[in-house]
Amino acid sequence: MTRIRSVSLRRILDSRGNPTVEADVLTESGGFGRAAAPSGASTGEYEAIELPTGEAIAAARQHAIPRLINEVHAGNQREVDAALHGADGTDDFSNIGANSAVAISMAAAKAGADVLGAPLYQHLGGTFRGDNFPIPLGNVLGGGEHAKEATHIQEFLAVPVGAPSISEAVFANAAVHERIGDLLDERGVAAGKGDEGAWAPSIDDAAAFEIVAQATGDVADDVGFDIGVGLDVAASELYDADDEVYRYGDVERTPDEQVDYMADLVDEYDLAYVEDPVEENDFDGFADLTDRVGDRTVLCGDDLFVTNVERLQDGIDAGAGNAILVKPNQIGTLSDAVDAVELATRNGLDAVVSHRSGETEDTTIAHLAVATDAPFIKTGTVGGERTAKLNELIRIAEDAV
Ligand SMILES: C=C(OP(=O)(O)O)C(=O)O
Ligand SMILES: [Mg+2]
Repeated sequence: MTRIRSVSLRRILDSRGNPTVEADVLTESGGFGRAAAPSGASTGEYEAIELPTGEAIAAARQHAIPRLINEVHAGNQREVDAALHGADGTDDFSNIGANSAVAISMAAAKAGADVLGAPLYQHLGGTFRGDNFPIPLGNVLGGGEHAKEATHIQEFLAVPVGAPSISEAVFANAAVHERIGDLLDERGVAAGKGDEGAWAPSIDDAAAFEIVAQATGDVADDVGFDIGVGLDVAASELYDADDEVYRYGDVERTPDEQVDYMADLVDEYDLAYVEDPVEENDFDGFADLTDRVGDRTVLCGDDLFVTNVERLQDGIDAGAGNAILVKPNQIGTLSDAVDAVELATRNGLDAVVSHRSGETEDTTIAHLAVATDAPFIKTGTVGGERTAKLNELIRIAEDAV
């Protein structure tokens, strides 16, 4: 019933106005799935390869689609993803593009769910999933590669740790975003928004901490539950490998000083979450920081692990971090992404399912987070391509009642 009858690929717009790959998968019994690839700006050096959209589509049409049609069942995700790997033949999807691969992988999952008549999270995670929801990490202010002339730290995140429901968590993050807009206004600071919808003012990181701490505190008082502060430092983007220093504008920090700085920030702001506190090759610095503050905050590897089980295993062996960011397009298929979540979970690390800075209306990651029982999801706060996922979580919670 779920045997694949057709796969079509097209070029659509992402949230930055760039082209990306969308896939439609149709099964012989009429099951249908559609999904689109997201795209990063602060990409990790070890990510699977995103090809230019036209090239990715042409290569997938030539090599992957013939291996899928009439050969593979959309309801069998491992079979779909093995066929994609077989068609590509490399370990980084550099032949067909991770963008084509992930769009097809996710569209096939949706087509499989459609045939089964089950929500995607249940098809991927099983019938007992749908009771637990991830805490949404809401990007409320930032800069880095996502906005020019704004903060050096890429993302300041609201972390509604005390929210009694996903809906209250999502609305709390939106309230923090709004409150930051008001606080910037009161200070006479003009601010546009970055790629993920977070405010992107021309202020320094110290002022950003002050504003975000005040906004999360104010909203926590209003809603009656705790809201912490988190960061995605995206430290690889600040690191100058030739000079071996992190550059925050005119301020330079050695790798040791970077670890000290991160540890101090965790204590000063009682940070609930820190992503990529050091650059993507520094497993030792990450491990040192984990020894120092890993008992009181979530230390998450994004560029460090790139959703890759081999890099994650290296991190586990080194004691680097206690969480992994999970971006399906970093590795190319849903099966590989789920493998990363499972390896993390077996070793006591938290999974943080994540969007990219370039997104579409696709909601697969909302289902993936529920399906894998991930403790966190990072998918923005405002903006249609972000609220698509947040609203889907609200709908899943209502369905699951
Ligand atoms: C979402 C992120 O940004 P990008 O998609 O640009 O890698 C991130 O760094 O976590
Ligand atoms: Mg990141």
